[in-house]
Amino acid sequence: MAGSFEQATLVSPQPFLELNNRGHILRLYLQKDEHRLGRGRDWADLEVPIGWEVFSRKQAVLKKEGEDYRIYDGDGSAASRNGIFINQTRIDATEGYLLKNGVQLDIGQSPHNRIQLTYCNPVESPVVIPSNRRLVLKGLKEWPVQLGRAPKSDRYSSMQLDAPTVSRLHATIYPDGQGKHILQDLSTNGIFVNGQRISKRVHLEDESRIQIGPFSLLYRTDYLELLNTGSQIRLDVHRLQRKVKDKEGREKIILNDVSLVIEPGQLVALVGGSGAGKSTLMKSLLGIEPVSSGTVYLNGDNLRQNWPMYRSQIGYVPQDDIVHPDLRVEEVLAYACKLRLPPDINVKQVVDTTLEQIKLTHVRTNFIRNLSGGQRKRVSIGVELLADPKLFFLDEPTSGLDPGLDKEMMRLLRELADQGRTVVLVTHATANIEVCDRIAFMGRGGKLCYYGPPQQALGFFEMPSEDLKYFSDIYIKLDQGGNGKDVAATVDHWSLKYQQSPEFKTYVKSQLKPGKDRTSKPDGSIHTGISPLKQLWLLSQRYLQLVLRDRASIIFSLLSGPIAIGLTAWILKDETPLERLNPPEITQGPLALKVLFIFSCIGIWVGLSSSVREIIKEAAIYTRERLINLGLLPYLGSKILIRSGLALLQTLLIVVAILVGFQAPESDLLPWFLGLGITTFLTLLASVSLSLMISALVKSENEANSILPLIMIPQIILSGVLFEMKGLAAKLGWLTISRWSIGAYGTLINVNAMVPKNTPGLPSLDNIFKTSAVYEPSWDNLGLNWGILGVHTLVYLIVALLLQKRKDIV
Ligand SMILES: Nc1ncnc2c1ncn2[C@@H]1O[C@H](COP(=O)(O)OP(=O)(O)OP(=O)(O)O)[C@@H](O)[C@H]1O
Repeated sequence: MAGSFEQATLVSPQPFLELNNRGHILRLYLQKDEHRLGRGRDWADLEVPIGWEVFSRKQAVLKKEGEDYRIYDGDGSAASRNGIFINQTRIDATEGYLLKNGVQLDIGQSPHNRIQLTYCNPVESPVVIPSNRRLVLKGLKEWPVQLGRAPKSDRYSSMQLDAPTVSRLHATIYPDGQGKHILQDLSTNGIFVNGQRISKRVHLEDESRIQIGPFSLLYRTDYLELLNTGSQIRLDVHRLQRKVKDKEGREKIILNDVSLVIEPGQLVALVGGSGAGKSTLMKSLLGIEPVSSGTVYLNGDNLRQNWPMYRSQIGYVPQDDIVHPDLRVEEVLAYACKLRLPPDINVKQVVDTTLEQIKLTHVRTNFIRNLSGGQRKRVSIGVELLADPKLFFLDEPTSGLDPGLDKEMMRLLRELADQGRTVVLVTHATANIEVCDRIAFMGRGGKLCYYGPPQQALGFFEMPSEDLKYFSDIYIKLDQGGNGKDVAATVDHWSLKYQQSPEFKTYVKSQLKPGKDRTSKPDGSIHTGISPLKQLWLLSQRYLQLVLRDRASIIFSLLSGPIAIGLTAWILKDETPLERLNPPEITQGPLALKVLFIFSCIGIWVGLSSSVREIIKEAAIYTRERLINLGLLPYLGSKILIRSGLALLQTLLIVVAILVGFQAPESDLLPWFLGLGITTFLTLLASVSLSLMISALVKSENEANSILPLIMIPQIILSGVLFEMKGLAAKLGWLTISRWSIGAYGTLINVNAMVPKNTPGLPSLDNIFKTSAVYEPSWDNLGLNWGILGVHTLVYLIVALLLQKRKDIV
């Protein structure tokens, strides 16, 4: 059908070019070592039909290189009239461009008059290519136009945009009645029009650029055209500089004027000594590290300015694992799939495919904690591969791996690049560096000392031979000098040499293309990805699974309360501390308060200790998921939801233990068990929230553990039970959970009624124990204590939310 995106899986074992001239398809097979493509019958052996005027007589030369072909514009020395473009970047007549399976090029640049050229090499893997890129809107009978991963295939007015991040029916286009059209967003991951995320629907202006997942489309009033399938990502990096302040407040340059070009399908390693700025460079390329000056352009778009548009297309595996150790391999992938991809995706199918890609099908049901370091890293890579990103960053993926695993990992990355992805990694392990297409050698102070193929680096650094066994000697060469100054001079020497070298000219200067900067700021406020409620549901499910699998912790957190209560009850087995005596005895009130104090402390300790690691322990996972689409409210909500459920269970056990261990007192306001339950639950909840806040504040799990006593001590001292709180101390006491918890318990059992009256003629008992407004047995007072426990909870959660928000890096 002329207007729909039919798909064809190619079976011929021979490489070929498929030319698409507005729906007219021509397939040209490549058999010889060299071919010439053009209109000129005397010159070309691959001829195009008469009338395909976009083609020059001598349009291109193709020369076999390994299993593939390199394409040169024109006749290989003089460029053609209309040029050959990849992602709007012109291919050079002398340097050429190495074609990889599935690469799409354009002959000519005019949107009205250009021909698409797709290179297919079925030996590498079958590729699915759309047979038509243009859908004519003028005179269209069948409305609306459907765009998506799987729109109704029997319609003329549909376009299939097949990528995991695209919803089945992602968007529709319908006429506005005034000759133009309206685009309606029906998707999970959203649509960008001219770089702006749209909310629900938008009136399309002529020449609007629509971005759906990796696909770029051009809207003209008369037609809709697929410009780019996003399968080829190129980075043009212009003079990046990053300045920071050191500990003494002095300015320090950690990235110094770095320019480079990374082409589609390249595997690029960032190497260099420790502290040379590799990670800083990688994070800047990825768009998550601010730079002081310079720009990264992704396919010609300013990456940082367009981050919301590109973030779902970039895979990033940080140094720390981004997988939960207590989940099984397939569970990790399934949750990541549900959290990142549209809900209409076939989760099982995507997980199966990904497992095959990372070669871990045989361990799919294993727990992550039982995998080897290399396998764990593969799962992290798998999590990122689910969305099929075409640009992939990995921070030290081989760290901690033995030489065999290092080799396997590098091979896997090579495969990913060979499938058309652009892969950038930071690495210290250079034993298998030859699999990379380019290396960026960084010297101290963030200076680029070399960028080019790994082999040529040896010649550039004047090594005895081009044998890669000398590669690690480059590190020594770059670190020469007795002190910091001398090393800086050495690095300056090589960096300067590089700027003047033929390698710089070939691999950077001649390749570097300018990009487009935006004047308007993109609106990052519109939510992308699955709805916050769905996120809450999935995150809660995952968190519950993790909590339940941590058996020892859950058993301790459930039993420690009842055990402490049992012990207290046993010590006081001959007493009835909670029951009001008539007449009251002098020792009873203080004893009752001690017992209530223990109840409070139990609640606070159990709440604090069970949750204080919960956020910090998954910091790496949180940071990665947040970069994609994780909402703060669903994230914190899932923690508080599951922890509230647990607190309810803990409350139940504590209440039962108290009812068994202590004679129930009379309660004037509401039944003892009920008041006891509500107070205990609110105490636990406030403590859980406080510990989540601490967990969001600290930098490591150890810090979280160490800080616990510091939080507990004021709860004990300022509770008002050990000492009478006056003036500032009383005010500080308001900031503790214990003050309000004991206030509520004391109100329930009416501690004031346990104070014996002063007997005239005998010494006053006020020094020993006297009534207090804190325990006034009224609904108002009980409500106040409970209310303030609620306020504590709320404040801690809000602060936790703000602390998490502060961690946002983009
Ligand atoms: N935000 C920052 N503020 C101050 N200094 C920083 C900051 N980020 C990085 N640095 C410093 O910049 C230098 C480069 O850091 P970077 O982590 O990029 O190096 P690296 O080459 O990746 O090192 P390694 O191989 O040890 O991981 C280091 O000296 C580091 O301490």
